Amino acid sequence: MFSLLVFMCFGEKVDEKKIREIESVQRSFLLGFSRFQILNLLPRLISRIFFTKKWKDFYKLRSDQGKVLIPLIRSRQEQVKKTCEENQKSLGICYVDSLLNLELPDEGGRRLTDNEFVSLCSEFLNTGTDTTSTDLQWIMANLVKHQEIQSKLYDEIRTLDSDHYEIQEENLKKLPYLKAVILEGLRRHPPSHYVLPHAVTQYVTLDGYIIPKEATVNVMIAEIGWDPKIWEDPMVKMIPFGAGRRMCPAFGLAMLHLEYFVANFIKEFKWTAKVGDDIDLSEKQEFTTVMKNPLWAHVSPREEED
Ligand code: HEM
Repeated sequence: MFSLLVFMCFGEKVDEKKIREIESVQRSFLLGFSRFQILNLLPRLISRIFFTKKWKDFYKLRSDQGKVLIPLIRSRQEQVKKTCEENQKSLGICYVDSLLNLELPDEGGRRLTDNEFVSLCSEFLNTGTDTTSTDLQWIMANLVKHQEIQSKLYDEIRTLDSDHYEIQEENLKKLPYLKAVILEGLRRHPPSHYVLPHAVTQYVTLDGYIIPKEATVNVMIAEIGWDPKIWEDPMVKMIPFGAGRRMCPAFGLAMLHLEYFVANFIKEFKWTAKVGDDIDLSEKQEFTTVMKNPLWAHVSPREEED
């Protein structure tokens, strides 16, 4: 999943060593997330006096990130410059291309700085990897645990009339049961149990509760999805990607990735539990809500059983 996101970000298929390097700086940044949050609490000048060591570590991490990400951004920039217009189609479009073309209208049309590039690419890689891979694991774990659902899904996949070795994007929309499986996975195990903290812009009264202006509100998406009392309209109550203006901008991409991987995993292999393993669905809080005991499955090619 991470390699795919790196490709989508920089438009380049980088080797395994480079992937590990990018992954390592990104992971350090992600793991430091809660440690550095405190740096936002006080005005910068005061915070620097109280948290000198934390600031030093933070800048070291940012500099390590820059050393790894900036050369990839520059390399893409050079590649686009060198490629004449008619050949640019073959290059495809990556996330960095859209950032390179960006002009900020409120700031005199200026371009992004290196620092901003690093932040945005870092956000793309981190928000896009753990979320989707966490849910992929939860969905596969449920398919291992509930063999009858896996069989029904495989039966649906077999109705596809296609010569392609793998299930292609255009065929995914012909699989409504697959979509239902993915949505149910997201309802039961949203990678984040809350949306990002939001602030109330004006005083409101909601369900008898007064919410003052600028109060921070955390919407509990997991609890909402699990509550049968508010499930008159499931499609409205299920919001694993948040809702409204700040909802996940990659909702369509994440659904595509989940549908694509689950469909192809199930088409090619039968997934069963290891002997004696009941598949534990307990949760553990990391950057996302992950499986406390990660999935270990026995995977066998479908041809063997057909
Ligand atoms: C199963 C996969 C995913 C889930 C469940 C998910 C869920 C969410 C949620 C709940 C939010 C907060 C929305 C809010 O505060 O109202 C969010 C924000 C965001 N997501 Fe995702 N996400 C997923 C995949 C991705 C991917 C693949 C990317 C990028 C490639 C991505 C990029 C972002 C970004 C940049 C934001 C912040 C948006 C903003 O602040 O306006 N997400 N996501």
